[in-house]
Amino acid sequence: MESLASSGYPLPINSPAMQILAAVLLLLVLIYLVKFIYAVIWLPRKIESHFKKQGIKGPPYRLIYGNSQEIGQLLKDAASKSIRFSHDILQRVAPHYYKWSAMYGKTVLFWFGSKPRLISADPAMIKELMVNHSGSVIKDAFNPLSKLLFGQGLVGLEGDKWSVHRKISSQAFNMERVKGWVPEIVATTLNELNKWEAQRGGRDEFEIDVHKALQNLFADIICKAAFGSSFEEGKRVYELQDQQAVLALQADRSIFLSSLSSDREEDRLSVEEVIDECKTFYFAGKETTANLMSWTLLLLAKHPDWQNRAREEVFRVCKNQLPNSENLTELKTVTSILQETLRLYPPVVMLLRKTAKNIKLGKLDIPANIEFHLPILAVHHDPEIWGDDANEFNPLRFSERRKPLVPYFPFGLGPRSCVGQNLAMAEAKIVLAMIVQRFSLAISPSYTHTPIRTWTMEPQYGAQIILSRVVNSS
Ligand code: HEM
Repeated sequence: MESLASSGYPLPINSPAMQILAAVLLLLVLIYLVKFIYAVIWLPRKIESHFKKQGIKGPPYRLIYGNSQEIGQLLKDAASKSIRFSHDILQRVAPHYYKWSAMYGKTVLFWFGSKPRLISADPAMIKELMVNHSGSVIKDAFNPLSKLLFGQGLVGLEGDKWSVHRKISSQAFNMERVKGWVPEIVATTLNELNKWEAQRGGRDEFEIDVHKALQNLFADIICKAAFGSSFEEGKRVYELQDQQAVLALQADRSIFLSSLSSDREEDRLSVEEVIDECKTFYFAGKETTANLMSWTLLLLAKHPDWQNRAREEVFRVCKNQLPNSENLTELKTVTSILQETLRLYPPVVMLLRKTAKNIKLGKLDIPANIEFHLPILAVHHDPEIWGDDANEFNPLRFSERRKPLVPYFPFGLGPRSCVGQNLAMAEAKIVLAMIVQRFSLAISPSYTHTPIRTWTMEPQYGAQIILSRVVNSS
């Protein structure tokens, strides 16, 4: 005989089948509820108390949102105001850390949703985390958006794959190779400065937003080095998926790409891997270096005494000629100026790490899955490390050989430190030398001091500088 259910009639509410269904549903809801309470209430309380016992405190955990709403509000408020042009910028760039470190100390526990984060400007803790080779501290899983921008290159790789890519990339960026790129860097910079000269159009002085102009210049330089092509051509390597392989193969003439290939089978990257590394170098290399140069020009415009010292050195070392690779080590004042700029305005403001297992850090017990935020900016501005004049621009700090520069790490520390550091410093020295050789710099009245952290730290509304032509009387 046909059952009620199969005949299309609903089951009676008290039938055994309906009762089983209701019981299963109730069980599922209960399991979900228990999991929710465990993850959102019990675990955060347990972690909070675990750290409190070890002397680490922070803003109280708020259900579901953690402290993300407060961070959002603090960042929004900070970004809405400009500040006077001093170098005391922590409050604007990392207002949450500025507020909490004053209340809870150098290491603070806070919550992103129900996920615990430790933010620490303690140099000893940072050093231990960054030089940890045991695999118990990792870079956090790359978010999918970053993957699109960076590709699956060095920045986001872990384990054996990272080791192979790192070894090959380190060879590609060693100092001897970088010296070989100097003529290309000089030619690209000259091309850009000729555009500035054309913009001057015979006037004694003119205003330019150097921030915008430098983004294009450094994109061009990295494209020439990485793709062996111009900015416009190079952009297509990551824009046009279909043509990636073809363009990458065309780019075989690039000095950089040829150094990525190896005679040893195990050290060879596939075409796709080379493309990913090109994307990585493009994104990791252009904005960071362009921002370093924007801040350097702003600082020299603000500190004419240092601008004059830099210019005198450049004329002494390079005469009236274009810089060459031999000049790189001779430009000592220029180097100190760049180092001091990287201290006060590090393009990478914060590093991220995550514990993969329970670890011991000094005396602290740190559970697995704790994300660390390591604010380079806060360490670089700490008066306990740099003295009472920590917020002053003083390149003399770098003029003598210092003791181990652990509290100074604009390029990171340990095995994951910046692989493009030699290239970045060479580019910056050449571009700075060529600019001060031609132009004198002054801050424009339209400039507002608004450092902000996006991918990197940049001037929120540009870097408007008044340029006038330098005539070398020597
Ligand atoms: C002033 C310019 C630059 C600054 C301040 C800078 C800063 C940094 C920092 C702080 C890290 C470490 C990130 C971490 O530990 O999580 C890093 C890594 C990296 N940088 Fe740079 N960088 C600069 C220029 C460049 C250039 C020019 C390139 C390449 C052309 C480059 C490529 C990379 C790559 C591939 C990594 C990842 C290395 C790895 O994980 O093994 N950077 N950079």
